[in-house]
Formats: sequence, C-alpha cells, structure tokens
Amino acid sequence: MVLELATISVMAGFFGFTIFDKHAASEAKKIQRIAANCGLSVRDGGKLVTLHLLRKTHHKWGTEYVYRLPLGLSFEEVQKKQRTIEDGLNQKRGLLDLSFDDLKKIQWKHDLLEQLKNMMNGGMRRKEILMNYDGALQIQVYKDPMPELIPFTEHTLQSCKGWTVCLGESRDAVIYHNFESIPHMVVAGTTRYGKSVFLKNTVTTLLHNHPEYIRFTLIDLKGGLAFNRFSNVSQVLTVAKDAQETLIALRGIHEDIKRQQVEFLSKGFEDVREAGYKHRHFIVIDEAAEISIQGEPLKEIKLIKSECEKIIAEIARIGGGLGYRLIFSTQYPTADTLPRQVKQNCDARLCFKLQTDTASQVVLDESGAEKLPFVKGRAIYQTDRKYIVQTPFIENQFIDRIIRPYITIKARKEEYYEAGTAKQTPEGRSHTLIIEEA
Ligand SMILES: Nc1ncnc2c1ncn2[C@@H]1O[C@H](COP(=O)(O)OP(=O)(O)OP(=O)(O)O)[C@@H](O)[C@H]1O
Repeated sequence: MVLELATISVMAGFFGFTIFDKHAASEAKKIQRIAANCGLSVRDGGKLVTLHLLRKTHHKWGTEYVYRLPLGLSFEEVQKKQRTIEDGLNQKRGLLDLSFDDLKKIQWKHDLLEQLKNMMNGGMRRKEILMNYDGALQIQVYKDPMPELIPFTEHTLQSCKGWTVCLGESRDAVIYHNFESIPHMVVAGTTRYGKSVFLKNTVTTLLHNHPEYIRFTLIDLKGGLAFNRFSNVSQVLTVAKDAQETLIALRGIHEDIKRQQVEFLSKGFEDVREAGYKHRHFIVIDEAAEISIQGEPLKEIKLIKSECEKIIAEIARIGGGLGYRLIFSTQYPTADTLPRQVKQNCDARLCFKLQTDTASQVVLDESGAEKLPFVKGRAIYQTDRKYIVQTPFIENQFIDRIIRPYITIKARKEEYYEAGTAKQTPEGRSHTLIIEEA
C-alpha cells in the first residue's frame, strides 16, 4: 500500500499535478455539469437552473447523490438522459478525473500507461448508475458493474424458503420472490435475454421444495422445447404446446377454480390459508403473445384464443386466494398481448431488456427496461419496490439431476388431451374441445 501511494505520488509528479487536488471536479458537480449540458435545465427568472445537490452519502458499493429538480423539470425527462449521465461519468477528460478508486484498480505489475489510457476511455470496470425519485432525485453511482453471470447452485436452491424463488443478486442483496405474498407475476423481455431460464429456475426450485403439494400446468407456446424436460414429472399435469391444448388445460383449471370457489363459500373460508390447503397450482405460460387474438386470421383459432384469454384473466383475478399462481411471460408486451386484467392482478414483474420505452411502459408503467445493459439475465424486478437483479443461470444438467426423482413415465399427453375427442385427464376429468361463438 505504502509503495502504491508512493507510486501514485511519483506518477502525479510526472504528470505535473496532484491527483487529490481539492479543486478537481467532484462527481456530484460532474453530474450537474452533464445535466446542464444535455438540456436538463430550465430558465428561472432569466437564469438557467439545473439539478441542485441536497446531499451525498458514501456506501461500500459507491455513492448516492440526492438532487432537487428545478420546477418544470420532470423525473421522466431526467430518466431519458440516464445513459448520457452514465457515459459522462465514465469519461475521463484528463488524469484529474481519475479517482482514488480508479487508481486502486490499477495492477501495478502490468503496463501502467496502457491501463491509464484504458481508464481514460471509460474502459476497465465501468461505473453504472441507478435513478429513483421520491420527491427528490436519487442517483446511485456504483463503483463496479454488477456480475454478468451468477450460477444457480445447490446453495441457491437451499436458500429458497417456503414458496420463494431466487430472482438473483441486486447490488447489495440476494432478492427472492415469495409467491405466497404476491401470487402472480409477469415476466417480459426481448428474445434471448433469460425469460425461459428464469422460468426453469422457478419450476425446478418449487418442485424441489414442495414435491408433495405442487402442481404445474406448463404452457409452452414456443414449440414445447423449453419445458419438454419437465413433461414426465408427475407434478406436471400438462405441457400444452398450442392453442387447442392450452384451452383444454385451462378449461380444466377453470372448472376446478369454480368448484373450489363454491366449496370455500359453503364452508366460509376466505382463502387457501384459512382453509389450510397446502396445494398450489402454478400455471406457467411461455410466450403468452401466442394466445393473443391480435392478428389471428383463422376464425376458429381466434375463438379458442379468446376463451384462453378470458380464463387466464379469471385465474389472475380470483385464482390467487384459491391457491393458483400465474406466471405470464412474453417477449412482445403490448396492450393486446398483456391484457389489462392480467397486468392489474400481477403485482410482481420481472422485466429483462426490452427494445423500446413504450414496451417498458406496458410492463412496468415506466421506462427503464430499454436502458438495461446488453447483459443476459439482467432484469428489473418490480413490486412496490424496484431492484435491478442478475438472475441466476441454471444448467440443464442441474435441472435434470433435481427433477430425476419425480419423473414417472406417463402415457403420452395426447391420449388425455386429444383435441376434439372426449378423454379422461390425469385428474379424472372429461374434456371435449367444443368451440362456441360467444
Ligand atoms: N441468467 C442468465 N445468466 C447468464 N446467461 C443467461 C441467463 N439467462 C439466459 N442466459 C443466456 O441467454 C440464452 C437465452 O436465454 P433464454 O432461452 O432464457 O431466453 P428467452 O428470453 O427465453 O428467449 P426467447 O424469448 O427467444 O425464448 C441462454 O441460452 C443463455 O445462454
């Protein structure tokens, strides 16, 4: 350390300045300067005013700056410039801009000039920022970027208590979602950013932790590939691969919900907890846009999809208290593919990178998901609070090892769920796919 400090001083002398120059622009001022330069200012009494620093707090992860916004400037406008502020903070215009933290990252045995040059170009460990607003603008500047890969391990599995699943690591904590507190979830994100992997994390965790009480209906409208490995798990009632199979499965669930509702009413139970029911039925839909009626040219399929949408909305609306859990995943979030009733009743949202601010608004009611970095597994988890998480990556071999004890070779699902013919379901129900115009 002494040697390092000495080297810094020698270098400082070499470059003809003092690194810890108290006149060096502070990060707080730099943010104000960037804000003013990129138009985050308003004219007030003939003067241009921008963010006004209220306080700053140092944390072990970095620094939080709290600013007052001038009247006439909204948080939304500031959010649009998040990337500009982040880029500005990572730009080193001169050695004066290097902080002590930057210098601590230097590897003294390697080419110093090369590393300094790299730092000046914003290279090495890039700083990231997160913005929030609660009457004042909070900008958290993180010293280090988040990890880009968090493996899903035995420890991840063991750490999930009750009906929780691990959503990943945020800046300073491991974040879990509890399906007992918030029964339904929307998962959204552009293709190849981690939705299916998260759904597999969830199914594996819940199966491992509650094999005696869990039931799954897996609706895999991307060809059945993602959930195929779960199809012979005895707790999986069906893996539906198209609109017809989905409707048959959903009708069965709908009948159960209605029956259970009547039973609860007659017995005076408010919900599953009061009734002491330990079973939970998870309905996981991967690529829900495939059952949206929007753009469906075939009349018969349109009727099927329309009924699917109605039942899904009903599950979201009344299923929670009866032990049903909906996970609704889509890569195309629009007002059509994410029905209002589903959105309103899904109080948890996990949103991977999206392409546009509009798509982010549909899922989160605010922009932000389009600004996530191009990192697979990076997502915004939103309930009444908001976190940025790196979701754990689960290997297929790991899943196979965990689910092996629950696999039974069942008769092919088509025997139960053949479209157009009445057959017995694994639960002994009889279903005929008759489509009627509403
Ligand atoms: N949490 C993660 N951490 C690191 N890499 C991940 C993570 N999740 C996914 N990936 C990588 O991204 C790839 C695509 O992930 P996934 O299949 O989950 O995407 P998706 O969002 O479901 O895409 P699509 O909508 O096209 O099906 C994976 O094969 C894996 O390589």
